[in-house]
This record gives sequence, C-alpha cells and structure tokens, in this order.
Amino acid sequence: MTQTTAQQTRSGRRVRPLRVDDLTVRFGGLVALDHVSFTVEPGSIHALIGPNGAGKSTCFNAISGVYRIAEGRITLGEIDLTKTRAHRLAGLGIGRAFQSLSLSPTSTVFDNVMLGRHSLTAGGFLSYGLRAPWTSRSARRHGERVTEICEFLGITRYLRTPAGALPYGDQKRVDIARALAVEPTLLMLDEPAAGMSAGETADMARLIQDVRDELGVSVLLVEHDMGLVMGIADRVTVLDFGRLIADDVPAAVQSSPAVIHAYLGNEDSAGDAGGEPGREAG
Ligand SMILES: Nc1ncnc2c1ncn2[C@@H]1O[C@H](COP(=O)(O)OP(=O)(O)OP(=O)(O)O)[C@@H](O)[C@H]1O
Repeated sequence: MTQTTAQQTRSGRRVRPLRVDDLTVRFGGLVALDHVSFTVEPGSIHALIGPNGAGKSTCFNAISGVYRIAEGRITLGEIDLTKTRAHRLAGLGIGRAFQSLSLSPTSTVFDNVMLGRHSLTAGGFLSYGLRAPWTSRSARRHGERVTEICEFLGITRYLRTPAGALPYGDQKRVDIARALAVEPTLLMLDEPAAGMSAGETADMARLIQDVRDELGVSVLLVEHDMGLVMGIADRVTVLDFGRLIADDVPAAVQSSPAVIHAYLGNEDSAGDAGGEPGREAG
C-alpha cells in the first residue's frame, strides 16, 4: 500500500482512516446492510464490490449521510460521520463523484469544478455566484486552484467549454475534478469506469492511482470492472446480500470461496472473481 509519509494530502490536510463499524441499514423489513465493518486506511485505494443488490450504494449513501443508519458508527479519524448531513461532508474532507453524472451541462467546465470549491470559499457559493467584490481576491485564488486541478485531470483545454459538450469519459473527469476541488482527504468514486471503453478504463485506473500517489488522497470506490479493481486496489471489501463476505488484499479476495460462490453461485464452476459472474459483478 502506498502511504504518504506524513499522512497528509498534497494540499496539506491530514489524512485519517475511514472506519465503518458494525453498520446496519434497513429499509422497512429489508436489511440492506447487516453489521458491516471495514477500514479505509490513509493513502490507500479501497474497493467495495459485490453482486447486484449487495448493498454497495447503500453503504456509500450511509457514509455520505444520505441514508439514515439503524446501527453502527462511521468515523473519519476522530470525526463521527454517523449523524453528519450530506452537505457537510465536503467541509470534512470527503469528495464524492457520482455514478450518473451530476454536472450542469450548460455551464463551463471551469464553473462546474468551481462549484466544488464553495465549501472552502469564505463568502460561500452565493458570494461567488454574485461575484461580490470583497471576494474577488479569494475567487481568483480559487480559480487558479480549479485550473491546477483541471490540469491534473488533463481537461484544461475544455475549461471554457460547456460540460455537456464533452465526450462521456471527459465528463467523468470533470465530475472527479469537482470532487477534488473540495481538497478532500478521501475521494469516493461511484463506478468511475461505468460506460467506458477499455482504453478509457485503463486511463481511469491510472488517474485513480495518481490521485493516491500524487495528491496523497485515500480513495474508496465502488466498481463493476473487476480488472480495474483487482489491478489498482490495495484492499477489497466484498458484500453479498448486505453482509460482508471478504475484506482482504485483491489476490486473497479473488481466491476466496465465499466470493467465488457469491459471484458464480457455484464453487465447482469457479474461476475467480474476475470470471463470468452469475450476477453482474460490482
Ligand atoms: N432507497 C431504498 N429503498 C428501499 N430499498 C432500497 C433502497 N436502496 C436500496 N434498496 C435495497 O437495498 C438492497 C441493496 O441495494 P444497493 O443499491 O445498495 O445495492 P448495490 O450493491 O449498490 O447494487 P447495484 O450493483 O445493482 O447498484 C437492495 O435489495 C435494494 O433493493
């Protein structure tokens, strides 16, 4: 596992472990997550996988404060996220990019990424939007940082282009740029390679590694592409029907009988978790 020595991001924020402890989420009578525990170590790439309906999105939404949890605790270092509302996450150092793009298609790439800065902008989003004069110096500083982040993502040529006009893979990058614009210590990626070609997926894998290695940011991702997951993850947590069935390094997860059974439904026909799943891999 690659870890920044001082456990700091390049932007100087302290990187803390994300601890999911005994997490249970219920929807009426359905137990979507059943006493799930795992830790995302600082400076690691941690994948959350499992067949359809396993509880991955529920877990993401519980960490993000979107879903109310029934039992358990979620902490980022000493900060208790259990009762934290979704809109406070950015300020606490968690950036999230979404499975379905949530960009404003008519706004420029620059403005979309700048939206991610509002949690850090003294005057808040409203002042930025109104271009209040007393915030012009800080707006310039934030603008420079937005440009730097877009350079890192390789999308500076699109800064003045409406986000909706970009190819799909580049729109994904804008979404990640916006999540990085909050200067996170933890980046949550919801199916970053969904809908991508093999070449775009390989580029995305490199980008995620660069986020960890160059920015020092921990990454928690949900992803269906097993090649990407097993190629870049330091640790893999596997859910099935809301229960944790494996939490280990990729090689151990790939050869786990419980994981093979969950994906293939039949150990005898097992290859590995990267094989042809009975249910869609995720
Ligand atoms: N808002 C909700 N209300 C009721 N049930 C829900 C809700 N969200 C998820 N569920 C149920 O919780 C279980 C876990 O769903 P979840 O979406 O977390 O799985 P997933 O692993 O993300 O699946 P997929 O790979 O298909 O996205 C499923 O049975 C699902 O139907």
